[in-house]
Amino acid sequence: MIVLYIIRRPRIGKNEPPLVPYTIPILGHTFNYLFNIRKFIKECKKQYGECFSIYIFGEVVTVLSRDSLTEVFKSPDDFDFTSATNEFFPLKSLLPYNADVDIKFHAKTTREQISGKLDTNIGIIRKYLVRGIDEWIGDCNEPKTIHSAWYLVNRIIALPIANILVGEEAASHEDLVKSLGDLAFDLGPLLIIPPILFFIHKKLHELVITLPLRFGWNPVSRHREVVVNRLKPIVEKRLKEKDELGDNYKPYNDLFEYYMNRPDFDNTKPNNLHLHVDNLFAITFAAINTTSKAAVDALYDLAGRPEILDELYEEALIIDKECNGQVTVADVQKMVKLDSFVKESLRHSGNIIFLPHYVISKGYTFSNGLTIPGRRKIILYTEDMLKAKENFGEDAEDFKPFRFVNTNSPATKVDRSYIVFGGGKHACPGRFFAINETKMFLHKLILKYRVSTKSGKIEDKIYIGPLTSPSQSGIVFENRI
Ligand code: HEM
Repeated sequence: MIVLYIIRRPRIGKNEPPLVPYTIPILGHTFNYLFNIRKFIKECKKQYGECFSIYIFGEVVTVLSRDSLTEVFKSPDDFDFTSATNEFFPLKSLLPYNADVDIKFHAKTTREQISGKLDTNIGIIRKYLVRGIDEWIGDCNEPKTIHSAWYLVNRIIALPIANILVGEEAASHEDLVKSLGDLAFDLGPLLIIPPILFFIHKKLHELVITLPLRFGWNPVSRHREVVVNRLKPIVEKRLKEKDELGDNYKPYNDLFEYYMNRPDFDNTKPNNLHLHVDNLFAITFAAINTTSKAAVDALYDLAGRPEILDELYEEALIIDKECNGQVTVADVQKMVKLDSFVKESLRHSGNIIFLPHYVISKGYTFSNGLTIPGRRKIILYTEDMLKAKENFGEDAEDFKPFRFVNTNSPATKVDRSYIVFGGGKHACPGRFFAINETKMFLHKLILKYRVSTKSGKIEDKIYIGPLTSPSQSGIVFENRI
């Protein structure tokens, strides 16, 4: 303990943000971080200002609010998100076949092949959301209560995404869709293991959580097996068609076809299919759980506020009549009240501090004059920005569903204050897809059901350290007459 105390003792340089004092050596602020984060961080900011450092899991982490937070997004050469997340979540060990693939590849693919093809794919999104809702929520002539709705919403949201990623033929296999949908849920436990071993050495945490992987246990393996087995015959069929039809071959409109047309696709090489399936998993991981969380949070927000349901229903009815149920991207854009509601729901996602980054340059000096050294971990006080009165008005703390109507500020628009999709060069390229799917899901749901919470109250989210998970209480679905 003494050796640990000496080697892990925080050293704060000149002109750095202040280190919040703590009483228990080694442990520092870890307890507050895990169990009392909202109050703790709020008080730290009040006392120590915009930027301050806390001591958690054996390291100094600098917390940035408002203006300094914005500088992180503007300086991608100084701050890196991927290396900070890999520390908790060793995606490279979980997806070993594409370990060399850069995040830039997935960002470009998302931008061009997923968000960029919304107009073409909106019909698929519509068709499979309706199918998922009919199949898994179904007829609610008698009120039906669903608890822990995230899992169910995740299944529904995964269905159109699977169809867009691998095409309708492959996605007709239930086990494949289930594997893509379950992937992030199965990896979730790895994410919430507190990095206790960071107290000794950072690498030790990674070593221990990847130990089972070294002995052959990998939560991704069984999903990979399902997806490879389902895709293999489809790849062979497409290659045969290409061979036979030559220039007359009509490419399929899914992401896997895009992978198949890349120079690194070579079905004769061992494990080449595995590489592309791992690429698919990386996109799946970024796309499905995030979108389903946005959708289920919005669903709980809606169910707890019956007064807004009728207003959204009126809007949905008008648009539905205009397009006869065949909603296009232009129709989704017309859902301005729903857009504002989804944006407000995302603003209230409740994460307190989020998006850790490492300083990857030699050091960084903020415009307020404070300096942080290279290799320092920073974390963004996102709640502070998303609830700032300067940006959202005196009632910034309140949930006002139609706050953004007539403000020319759609849910997809990333700006200085609305940072749920990050910001700058690395702002989420999948946000156009995610918002369109979430809105389409809620639109179809509002037309079909009355929803309410079983308790009749607005349900609180569950906190896991500084991050939230959707409520697990019951939601009641009832057919509209
Ligand atoms: C509501 C749903 C979503 C939320 C809240 C969300 C949030 C985020 C955030 C906060 C980042 C980090 C941004 C930064 O570093 O500044 C990010 C990055 C990313 N997201 Fe999303 N995301 C969502 C949906 C999606 C979807 C549907 C896809 C793919 C289809 C996707 C693909 C990506 C990719 C590839 C990156 C990395 C971008 C880069 O590093 O350049 N996301 N997302």
